Amino acid sequence: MTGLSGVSKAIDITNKRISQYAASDSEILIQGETGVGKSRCAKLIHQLSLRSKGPFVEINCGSIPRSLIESELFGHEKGAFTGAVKNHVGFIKRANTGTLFLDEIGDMPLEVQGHLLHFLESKEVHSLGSDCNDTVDCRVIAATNEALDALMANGDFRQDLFYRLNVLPLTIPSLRERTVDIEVLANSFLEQELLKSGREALTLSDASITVLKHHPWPGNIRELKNVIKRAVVLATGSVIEPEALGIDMVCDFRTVDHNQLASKHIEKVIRDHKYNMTASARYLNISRPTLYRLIKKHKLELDS
Ligand SMILES: Nc1ncnc2c1ncn2[C@@H]1O[C@H](COP(=O)(O)OP(=O)(O)OP(=O)(O)O)[C@@H](O)[C@H]1O
Repeated sequence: MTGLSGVSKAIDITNKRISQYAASDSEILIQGETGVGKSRCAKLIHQLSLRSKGPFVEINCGSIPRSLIESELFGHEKGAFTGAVKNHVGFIKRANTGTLFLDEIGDMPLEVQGHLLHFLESKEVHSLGSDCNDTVDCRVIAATNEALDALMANGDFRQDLFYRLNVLPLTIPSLRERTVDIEVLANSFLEQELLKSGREALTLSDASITVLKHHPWPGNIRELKNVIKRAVVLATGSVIEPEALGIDMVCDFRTVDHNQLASKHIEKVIRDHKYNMTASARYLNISRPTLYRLIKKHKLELDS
């Protein structure tokens, strides 16, 4: 991995930040919608940093039961609580000499936030049931897809911890904010899938690229990757047409700039609907007069 893939200005700026932050050892707070690549970015910073030979330890604060998160992070001694049948080395200690990545930091319970803040200030870890502290040398990178401002306003996230983590802030833009990257990413995922599946060459049709560019991508890059995986399975022939993408084109076409609607796609929809203009317009979620206007504008020759 050399940087986040993409050709947009936004990703260029993000990649520059990644290199600058990798050269430092301060805490980083990565913000961005789900699936934009926050974990990937954290790994990348670790790999580019002086800590790359140390471990990269990832913990998703949202997927560990709240009652266990403290002992998972800080560790515990045998007998520290009911069920602690043996000593447990916590994630923080395991990250010694490397990077600790705290994903979904907004889900961390308040009392554990206090202990984390203490660790960041002192670099000392006190495992549950132990009578001594251990010093741990690790860099902390945290990530969230929640608006921490709102959590702080509600008293669910400590302001002092926010400032302690937000030394180096990084916001990864959503795919909607960098549509020029969609085609590049889609083709790169397609190449990877073809290599994995051993399928013969497949390309995305212009109409499919138009559909991809206009989809709102609530699941961002993760969603795009899965759409391409599905298309490789569903495509018949050597070209991926919009139907194989399996995304809800009906609602996307409402927001599409009709100037950019691929004429080939309109033609195909009309052919698929046996030249029934009412059904084709309904499928595209546009009115019949709009469909006729598009046919005229794109000079489509429809010989039924
Ligand atoms: N720039 C990129 N190039 C290629 N693949 C990417 C890129 N960014 C993200 N991905 C892929 O997209 C998927 C989601 O990325 P990742 O898990 O890093 O997102 P996230 O923002 O941490 O998601 P969440 O908020 O759900 O934790 C992964 O499979 C990752 O490999």
